[in-house]
Amino acid sequence: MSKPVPEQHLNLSILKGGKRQSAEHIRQNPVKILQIGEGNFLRGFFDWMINECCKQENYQGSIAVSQPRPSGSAKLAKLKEQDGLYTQITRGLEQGKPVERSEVIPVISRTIDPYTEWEEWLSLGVSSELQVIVSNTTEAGLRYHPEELQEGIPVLSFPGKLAVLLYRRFQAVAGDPGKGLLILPLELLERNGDELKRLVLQYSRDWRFPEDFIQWVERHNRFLNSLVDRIVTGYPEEEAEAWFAELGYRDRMLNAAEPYHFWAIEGEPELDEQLPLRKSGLNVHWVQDLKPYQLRKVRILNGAHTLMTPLALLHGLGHVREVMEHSEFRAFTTGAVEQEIIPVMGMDAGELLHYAESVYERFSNPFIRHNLADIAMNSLSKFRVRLLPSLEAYVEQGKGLPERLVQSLGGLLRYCRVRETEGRYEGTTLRGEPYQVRDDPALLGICAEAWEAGGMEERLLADTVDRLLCNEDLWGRDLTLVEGLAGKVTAYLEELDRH
Ligand SMILES: NC(=O)c1ccc[n+]([C@@H]2O[C@H](COP(=O)([O-])OP(=O)(O)OC[C@H]3O[C@@H](n4cnc5c(N)ncnc54)[C@H](O)[C@@H]3O)[C@@H](O)[C@H]2O)c1
Ligand SMILES: O=P(O)(O)OC[C@@H](O)[C@@H](O)[C@H](O)[C@H](O)CO
Repeated sequence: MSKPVPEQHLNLSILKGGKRQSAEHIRQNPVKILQIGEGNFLRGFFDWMINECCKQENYQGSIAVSQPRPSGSAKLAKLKEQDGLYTQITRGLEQGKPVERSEVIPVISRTIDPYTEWEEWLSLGVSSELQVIVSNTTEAGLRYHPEELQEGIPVLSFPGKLAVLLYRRFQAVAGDPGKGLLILPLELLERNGDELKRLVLQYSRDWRFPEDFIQWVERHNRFLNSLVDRIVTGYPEEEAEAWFAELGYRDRMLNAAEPYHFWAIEGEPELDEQLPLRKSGLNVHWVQDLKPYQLRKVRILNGAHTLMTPLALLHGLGHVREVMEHSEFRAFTTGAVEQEIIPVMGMDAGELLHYAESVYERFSNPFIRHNLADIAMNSLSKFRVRLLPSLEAYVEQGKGLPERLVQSLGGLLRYCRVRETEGRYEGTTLRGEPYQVRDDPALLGICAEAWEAGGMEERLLADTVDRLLCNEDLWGRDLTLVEGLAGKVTAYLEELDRH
């Protein structure tokens, strides 16, 4: 007989015995880390790691979490209701053997909304216990949006908020060189640390913060570049009730991830003292040059995701494992990786192939459901960063046009055959089922306009493809200049809709 689904929600009071004691013990640690981002990834990766350090008594600190934009307040409120607790499920294959673990993560001792508690948020930055700032605000969060600084009014952007917080700290410590912070942005962006620092300095100059503050930021705060890797699929919608029955409580912040985790950070092993991640047995590496790790992951793992997603969704598939279990889609994905992506990367092909095989295994993880609809978010900019460089390198190396990458570009254009209604952009699958496309509205507007101009008609398809491929806002260059590309994409699109 299946277990009844409980009514009670996770919070400190429902934990019993040793679990309660250990959670209280960790939550009482001083706040040494300020986390900007309440998303699934940070909770399934960084917070889980800090918990590993705390459990092994290697770390005596806790985390204050705040959301990077006003719309994140609902999730933050849920965390607060649960005393910062949530359950992390880890499921997948470890050395070929299935593992499934769940544990309550108690490292978040405080939640703080910068949009309603601006002064309290800033005062966290002044705390002498604070050592680290960590963030993941997606690529969209690490951008410059000029704004005015007004006394008592919260700053909207994350880098802008950080600039004000650092300025407060600088004033409070009177520029003490020893009181700088370790700043670790985890956004999937090349040289993320350098980029965040650049943005903080840009806001500081806009707001005319003094030069000695700028020097203090430059010299005495460390913005580290790093690359993260773990598939965190978030709240397991379809299995949540079964999990609640198993756990004996309901958890609005339930989070699922694979066992695999990898973090390469550009920095020196001495930083272990502030973040004892390696000492706690985590797969974390201090490296001198991040580039090879970045290239390997973004081109192969993220590239494969971006490659398969629009086409698989158009064909009615729902998640990554389904793609890997579909013989044609699997062959399409592995063929693209092995014949069109790896050969043009200019790195050890054997090592890359080994990595690719581990990625296929992770994609086939029988225990997790990685929704293609989630991966599809911002597909246009992802294609530009994750796949276009492979396509261009293939052409530049005189190999002709890479068949599968071209098809995936065609699939993306077809996926973005959208119409706008009340700010929502909708497309239809090959079977005519509607779906919503979540991407930069400016880019989707370009797509909608181009398809609209062609009247969505097949005879005007070549013009539509030209109009889309020549748009530099979409691709950063005019892709109609790549010989034969527009023709091949058009032919593929005709074939796609015919079948
Ligand atoms: N989930 C994964 O498997 C995984 C793995 C590695 C890296 N990542 C990276 O982490 C990012 C977040 O993934 P997630 O799974 O936590 O997603 P999520 O939707 O759970 O969280 C997204 C976070 O980013 C914030 N955010 C979104 N748009 C923003 C904007 N315009 N400005 C400021 N903040 C914004 C949200 O408030 C939230 O805190 C992804 O973009 C990806 O690059 C994710
Ligand atoms: O998270 P995104 O939306 O940038 O990209 C989707 C996936 O490719 C990504 O989440 C991977 O699963 C992750 O990067 C693995 O470490």
